[in-house]
Amino acid sequence: MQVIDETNILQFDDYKGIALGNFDGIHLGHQELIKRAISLSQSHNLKSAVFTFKQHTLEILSPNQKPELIMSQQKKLEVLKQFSLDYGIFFNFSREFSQLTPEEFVKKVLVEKLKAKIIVVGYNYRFGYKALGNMESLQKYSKVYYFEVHVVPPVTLEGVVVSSSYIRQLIKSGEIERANKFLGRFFSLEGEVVHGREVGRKLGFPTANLQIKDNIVLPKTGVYVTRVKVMDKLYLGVTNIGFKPTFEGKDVSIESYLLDCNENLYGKHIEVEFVKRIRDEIKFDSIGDLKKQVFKDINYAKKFKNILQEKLYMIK
Ligand SMILES: Cc1cc2nc3c(=O)[nH]c(=O)nc-3n(C[C@H](O)[C@H](O)[C@H](O)COP(=O)(O)O)c2cc1C
Ligand SMILES: Nc1ncnc2c1ncn2[C@@H]1O[C@H](COP(=O)(O)OP(=O)(O)OP(=O)(O)O)[C@@H](O)[C@H]1O
Repeated sequence: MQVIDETNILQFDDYKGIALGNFDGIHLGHQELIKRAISLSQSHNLKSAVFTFKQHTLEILSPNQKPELIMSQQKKLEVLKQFSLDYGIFFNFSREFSQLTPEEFVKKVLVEKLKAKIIVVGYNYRFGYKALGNMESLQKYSKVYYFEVHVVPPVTLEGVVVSSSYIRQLIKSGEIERANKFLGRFFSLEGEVVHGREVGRKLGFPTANLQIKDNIVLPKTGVYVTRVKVMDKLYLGVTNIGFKPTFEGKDVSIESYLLDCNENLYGKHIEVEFVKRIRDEIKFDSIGDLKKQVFKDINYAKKFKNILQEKLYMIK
């Protein structure tokens, strides 16, 4: 997949079949749209593409209610690369861009800049100034500017329409297994390992403290079974997200104990994939009790050894 933006778009002037959207999470609904764009493009001899923005549209339109995201831009790119797309198109969504009327967006961006011959969107896609464009207007412009529109009906799972907002709620409420099911992948947080108080080491379970740069939604506080990626290695982990009430902590920390790991992780980039929520955080009366419980958590996590082999990609 080649990455296109405003700076190099002129180099890619072939006709394209393009899926449109924010694609936060690249969940099962998004995956359906992407696969559809690929198969339609192949059968029409077009290049296949996904068009999205570098920022979530709400970050610019209403910064006060900008959503915490399911994935960083970097992760989105990594997941998109798993598909056999020809292009990933990432434009800047500015205030100026948001002023484009639906027809201007179709004409200037989709048709003239991107050379769209097929557009694939979901059942609820809206676009252009104040989101005034919808399926009907897109169909109308397709006749004026000579392209085809394909609308993907709602993808549902267990009777619920898959959506980024629903998945964010699941993550926030700790329903991580359900979130993963709707994503078709493990939800993950990534960042650099930074120094903590180094108390864990003395207790017998050194922990990697994760520092996150992006505005990603955090799972409900508590203890989780995780799978931790360090470069190309995978470890089973137990991760605590929370305030460490036993120590009256004031800030949220995300710390993982990695089973069977002797690496020095400080300064390394790790990805923590959330597999299952084990329990709430507890304020223990003694450090001994905390230690006992953490070793129980570690033993519990051992049951999940098989996830080290699992890919959990429903893509392709
Ligand atoms: C699997 C796991 C479970 C934890 N559960 C709790 C808990 O229930 N209550 C609590 O106060 N702290 C909990 N912690 C946080 C520990 O108190 C913390 O890791 C330890 O104090 C080391 O902190 P440090 O990294 O700041 O040195 C947990 C940590 C891990 C890794
Ligand atoms: N469940 C779904 N079935 C079919 N198409 C979908 C589904 N979810 C999203 N889409 C489509 O995918 C594209 C990207 O949509 P968008 O990123 O806004 O996703 P969303 O999950 O609906 O987000 P949100 O929950 O924040 O509204 C749009 O064309 C949208 O219509």
